[in-house]
Amino acid sequence: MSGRVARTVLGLAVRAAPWSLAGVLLTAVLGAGSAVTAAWLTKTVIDRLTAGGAVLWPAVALALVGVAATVLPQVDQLLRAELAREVGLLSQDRLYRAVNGYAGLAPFEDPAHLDRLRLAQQCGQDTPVQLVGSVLSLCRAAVTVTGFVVSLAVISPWLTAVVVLGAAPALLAELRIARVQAAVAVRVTPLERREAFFSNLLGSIQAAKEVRLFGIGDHLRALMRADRRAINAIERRAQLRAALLQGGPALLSAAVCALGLVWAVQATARGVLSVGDISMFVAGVAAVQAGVASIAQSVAVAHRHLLLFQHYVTVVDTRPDLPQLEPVRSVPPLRHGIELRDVWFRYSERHPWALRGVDLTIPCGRSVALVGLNGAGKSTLVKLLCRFYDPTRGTILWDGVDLRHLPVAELRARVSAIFQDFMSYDLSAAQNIALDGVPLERIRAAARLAGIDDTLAGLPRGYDTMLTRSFFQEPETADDGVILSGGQWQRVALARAFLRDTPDLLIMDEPSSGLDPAAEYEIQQTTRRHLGRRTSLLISHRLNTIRDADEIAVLADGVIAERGTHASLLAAGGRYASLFAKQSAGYVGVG
Ligand SMILES: Nc1ncnc2c1ncn2[C@@H]1O[C@H](COP(=O)(O)OP(=O)(O)OP(=O)(O)O)[C@@H](O)[C@H]1O
Repeated sequence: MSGRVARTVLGLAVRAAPWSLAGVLLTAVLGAGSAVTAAWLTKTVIDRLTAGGAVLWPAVALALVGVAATVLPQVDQLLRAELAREVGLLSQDRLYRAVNGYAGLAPFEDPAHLDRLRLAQQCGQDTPVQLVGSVLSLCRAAVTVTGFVVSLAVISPWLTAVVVLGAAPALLAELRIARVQAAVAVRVTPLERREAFFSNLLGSIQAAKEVRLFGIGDHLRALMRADRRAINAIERRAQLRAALLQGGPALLSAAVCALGLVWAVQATARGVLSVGDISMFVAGVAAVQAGVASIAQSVAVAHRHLLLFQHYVTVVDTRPDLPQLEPVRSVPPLRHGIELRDVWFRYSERHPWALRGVDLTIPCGRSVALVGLNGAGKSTLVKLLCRFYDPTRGTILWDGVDLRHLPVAELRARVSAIFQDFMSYDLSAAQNIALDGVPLERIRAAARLAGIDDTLAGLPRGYDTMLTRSFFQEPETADDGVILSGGQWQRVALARAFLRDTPDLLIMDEPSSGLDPAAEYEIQQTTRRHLGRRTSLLISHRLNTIRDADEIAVLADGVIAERGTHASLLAAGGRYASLFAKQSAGYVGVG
């Protein structure tokens, strides 16, 4: 797996910014060579000075190496920043293409998956650049260390061996620390995700009313602080452990260095080494130790990032969450109808059954209404029809073909819906109805059907007005957006559903819950006209809005308990009749 992970990381860097990557590599090679060159030139200058030789060219060369050593880190920094930007862009794009590819909703309801996604977001941005950085540091350190090891070996082979071996425990310690840090990142992710949730609640308009009215801000802040404290505690423990692991090897290394220095000074005093040798020796021991420590750290950083990047690879490579059954059939226009045959469903094995054997037919060109108490499973059934989940048992048939044989995108292109929990986007009015370049005239026609065209056209910037006050229209103009009322938002959502003007199935889950009675009546008439002989599934708690449906089905205890027309169900005197009587009594009471 780690080979594949490493290939993916480097592939990302190569694809995203090949020139910056090449530049970073080149500066690394030049930088690595400069240290050892400088040390040799210094030794040459000192030796020639003490022996009375010519020093001009070595001194000029030393000066040039010094200039290069000053400029190279800055060039390197610029190139790495560019590499980071481009890699961040590409990795984010790939990650969200994968996320967008989930056909169903289950991954978004799995905390483990959401943790992995957060880790993937973080390491998608960081890992490639960090990994390239550590590989380069490693190469640079390897070149430097090799240069100095060879140079030191000329002076004293046994001392060189001791210096190199003395630094080896640091490598093992760093690898251990890398594993600890990777485990820490995994442990803190759920806490960070929850912390972000609290921070969003405290900082966003959506929750601001309730937070203030119910005075829960301090409580939320305390919960957020508790999460941060827990994160800090985990990180503190890991840091202490790392310090302990690093302490021993660092002491060993320092002791070797000190002993070596004592030996070198005595050897120079005895005339065994030259004065130039001792400068080379001091530079060499320090560089070898620093180099080996840097190699250890680079290996450790690379190791940690590879461990974490597995999460990115896992998310990007996730297999389809809703498998397509063979043979794949294309989705023809609906001709006969949609049939749910003994459909059982629960959200997971840990959840209770939401549907327990639903049999229901929605004939082509007819309108079917679904009613039932809260939690009866109506919205669940809608989600199954859109194939956001597959039935746990039983089948849903589109003109006799199991939905699992149909390409999900083709199926959804034939369905339009207004969901109970419809979205309101922090975007312009036009974008709230259609995002993908639909001509304004079509958008306005849909808005007209939903009875919201006049309102939207009358906004300060018409259909370009932002329906939010969280963002400016354009940052430079600082134009304020507008806030629509709940019912107006519902009409915008209806317009979105009406835009797909020839859906084979139109689903409306509580389309009028936020509307005033006059608007409800008007929308009802429009919808009826718009629906025409279109196949539709209508869900509403307001029974007067569905009484004209061709068939009404009552969902109770996970099954279709009653079905018929409004009149036949009233005559039967069952659940529907009882619900209707209660609602009518409410209205009579109000009157
Ligand atoms: N994503 C989910 N994960 C787990 N359980 C869920 C999920 N969505 C709904 N449920 C459960 O499934 C059952 C049916 O919910 P559903 O939303 O389908 O009811 P409903 O008939 O649409 O209710 P309402 O009239 O209140 O909108 C409920 O018990 C609910 O708690």
